[in-house]
Amino acid sequence: MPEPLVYQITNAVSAQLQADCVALLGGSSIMTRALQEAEESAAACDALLINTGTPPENALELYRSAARAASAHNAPMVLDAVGCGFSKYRSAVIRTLLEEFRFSVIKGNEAEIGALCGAKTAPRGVSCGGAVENAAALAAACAEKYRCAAYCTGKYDHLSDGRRNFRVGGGSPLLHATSGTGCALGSATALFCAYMPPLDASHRALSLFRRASETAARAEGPYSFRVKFLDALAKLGRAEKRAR
Ligand SMILES: Nc1ncnc2c1ncn2[C@@H]1O[C@H](COP(=O)(O)OP(=O)(O)OP(=O)(O)O)[C@@H](O)[C@H]1O
Ligand SMILES: Cc1ncsc1CCO
Repeated sequence: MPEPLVYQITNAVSAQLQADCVALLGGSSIMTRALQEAEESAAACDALLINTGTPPENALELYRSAARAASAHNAPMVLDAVGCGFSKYRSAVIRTLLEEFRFSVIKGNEAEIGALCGAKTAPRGVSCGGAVENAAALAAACAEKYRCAAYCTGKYDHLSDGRRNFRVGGGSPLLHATSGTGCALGSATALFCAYMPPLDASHRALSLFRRASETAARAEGPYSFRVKFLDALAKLGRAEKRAR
């Protein structure tokens, strides 16, 4: 199989990390945010990621154009609902997109998945303040509501397809402390969705990230953690591929 091509419409903050992540796990990226290229890029891709971290002014038009072209050839679509609930604009864009398209996977931190499922408290920014009591129920509710695989990251990651529920734990808290790792996880999930079912792809991405963070936890500090984490992820990804 040739390298799967992932079209990542993503944020300006962690785009590099997400491209690195897809490359070291055996895929290739196209990351354009030009509306003029969205349809062609989505028509060419094996999976589409939409990450709403830094939505442009024409976000809805851009996401729609890509989602329409990806859906037309049944490419799996992953929605990373970054910052959902933070602003009216972003929340409305996400809500409309979800009304119009069916995603293979929806992911977010507890605050974001909470906002998607009607929680009353809005997140302050794109990060999640603290543990949510009912994260497992939130992931299941999200999966049921949007008829997809859904996961909620946090102290434990909770994953569901509305029927089967999983919890992933372990790893290092430095993973949460490193900006953009949740976004990289979304990109890895999209890559795996190119060649395995959405629930399996999500579970694989969540487990690989936790395991790689464990290896990297011996780093001297938070920035060398980042480098060690990517090295460990590449190594684990290669080992898993050989074993298949
Ligand atoms: N307490 C924790 N211990 C270990 N790993 C964690 C913990 N909290 C989150 N993670 C892991 O950190 C990664 C990012 O999750 P997080 O919930 O911080 O996402 P996020 O808020 O979307 O991140 P970002 O916005 O920085 O991309 C995931 O792989 C998740 O499994
Ligand atoms: C800080 C930040 N703001 C929008 S996206 C992003 C990266 C982590 O989600």
